[in-house]
Amino acid sequence: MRVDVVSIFPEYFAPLELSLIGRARANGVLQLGVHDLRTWTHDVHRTVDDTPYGGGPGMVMRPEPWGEALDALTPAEAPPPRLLVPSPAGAPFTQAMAYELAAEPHLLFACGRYEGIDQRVLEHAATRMPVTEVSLGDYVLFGGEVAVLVILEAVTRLLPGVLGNAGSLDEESHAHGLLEAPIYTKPPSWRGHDVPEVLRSGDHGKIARWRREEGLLRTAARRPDLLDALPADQLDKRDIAA
Ligand SMILES: COC(=O)COc1cccc(COC(=O)c2cn[nH]c2)c1
Repeated sequence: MRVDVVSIFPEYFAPLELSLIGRARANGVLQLGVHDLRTWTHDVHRTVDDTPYGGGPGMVMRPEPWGEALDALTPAEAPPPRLLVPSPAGAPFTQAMAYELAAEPHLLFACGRYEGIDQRVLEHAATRMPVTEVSLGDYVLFGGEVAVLVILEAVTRLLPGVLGNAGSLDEESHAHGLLEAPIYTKPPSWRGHDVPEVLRSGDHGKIARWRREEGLLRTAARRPDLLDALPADQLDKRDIAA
């Protein structure tokens, strides 16, 4: 997968050299390009923002540098990238979207700053490529950079060969639309707290049932909204003890 990121703070992406994402790049699973938006400014002050039409606080990111940046990063001969713009006004980012993005050959991230990017940039881009404004949650950040780090981590870990034990993908929270059960390791007793007997029983059927039950109970207690989103056949409400 190729990923390009455009930002006025490209140094935000230095951490991507580290940890698993670093390994994904090393083994070629991920090709990452980070670009400074000011590359596509031509004035001596390398201006990327201006005052908002209609008045109001703050500044807006000018369309011209973004237009040239997206042109430069959308190769004419290859299939167009998918443009992702982190935004408080975006569609919720979910594990389902992470899987969707992990299947894309080329992602192009635009990091907004100030009050945001001139809307015409997205309108024009949408004539050439799929454009998705994506929200990480109902709060406001200074810019899209941190959101891109989160999205890239959620997506990269789904790519083949990035996670050591691929099995760990299908039991984690949100893998089946539920929260995962509590997990334990040695010692069997710690500060008076014991590991649930069933997990040490060796009865794998019983353990799987216990984990599903615990996952359902946790989901009902902490995220009832996820229960409502489950396909009916996946959940018999009677599964959850009253
Ligand atoms: C068209 O889209 C834009 O112009 C985006 O512009 C901005 C402006 C300020 C901050 C951000 C970063 O995203 C968030 O704050 C965010 C994402 N998820 N939850 C909060 C983006």
